[in-house]
Amino acid sequence: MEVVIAPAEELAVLAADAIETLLRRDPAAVLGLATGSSPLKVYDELARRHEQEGLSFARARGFMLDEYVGLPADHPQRYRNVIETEIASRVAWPAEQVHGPDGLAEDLPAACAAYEQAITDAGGVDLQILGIGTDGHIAFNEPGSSLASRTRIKTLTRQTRVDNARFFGDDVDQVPTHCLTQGLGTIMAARHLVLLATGRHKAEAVHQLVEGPISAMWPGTVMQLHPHATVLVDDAAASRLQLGDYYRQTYLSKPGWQGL
Ligand SMILES: N[C@@H]1[C@@H](O)[C@H](O)[C@@H](COP(=O)(O)O)O[C@@H]1O
Repeated sequence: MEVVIAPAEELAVLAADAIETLLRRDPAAVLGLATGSSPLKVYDELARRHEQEGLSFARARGFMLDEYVGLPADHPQRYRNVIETEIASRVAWPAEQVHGPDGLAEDLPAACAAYEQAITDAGGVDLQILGIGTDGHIAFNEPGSSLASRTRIKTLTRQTRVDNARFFGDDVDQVPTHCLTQGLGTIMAARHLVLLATGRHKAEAVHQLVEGPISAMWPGTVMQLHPHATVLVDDAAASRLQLGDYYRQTYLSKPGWQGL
């Protein structure tokens, strides 16, 4: 696991560099897309590169991590719409190449199975962008999630609903109670995991993720088992890392050509 501690703007550039390198090598690469505030600066940077430097998403494929159950198709907080607004529409990404679990399906388990199949049929995810919840969840895999789980329906914790109430007019009752989410096993099958976290409120989750024992109680810790996982954090999110100085030193002495 590589840990990079840097200002948020620099982290966004690093993540965008990794995505750009991938897309230049394989224009039809498969990207895993996260919602939440953590990846927004990365999406801004990708939109800038699309506009100013011709970075193309015309052949790229995208798979979202998760989706709320039951939000109306036109709800602005439906993750499919968030991804459309924050990244897809800004880089002229053809809508039929961006996929998400169907939180409005009548048969939700069948929709989850179909989603897993679609990821497999696409050849798997090349690079998965991730954020982390204050309770350590990745995607919507709440504490207690099976470390081998696949896409399925989950119940959101009270903490996650409180955290996400800011997107619903600060009214926690408006936040859906259920979601569909890629499982931890699904996420672990991606070839490169790139997690972003900023702010002191993420410090404990980041400490557990990087340095804690692997446990379903901190679902992100499963990433310690991934052969290519990158954790991009700012000073505040890194403030509880026991080996912070070592990660800083390691990154400073890393050759520039190496990339993430
Ligand atoms: N389902 C999303 C996650 O994919 C996200 O990583 C996390 C952190 O969100 P934020 O980046 O806004 O802190 O919580 C949300 O509930």
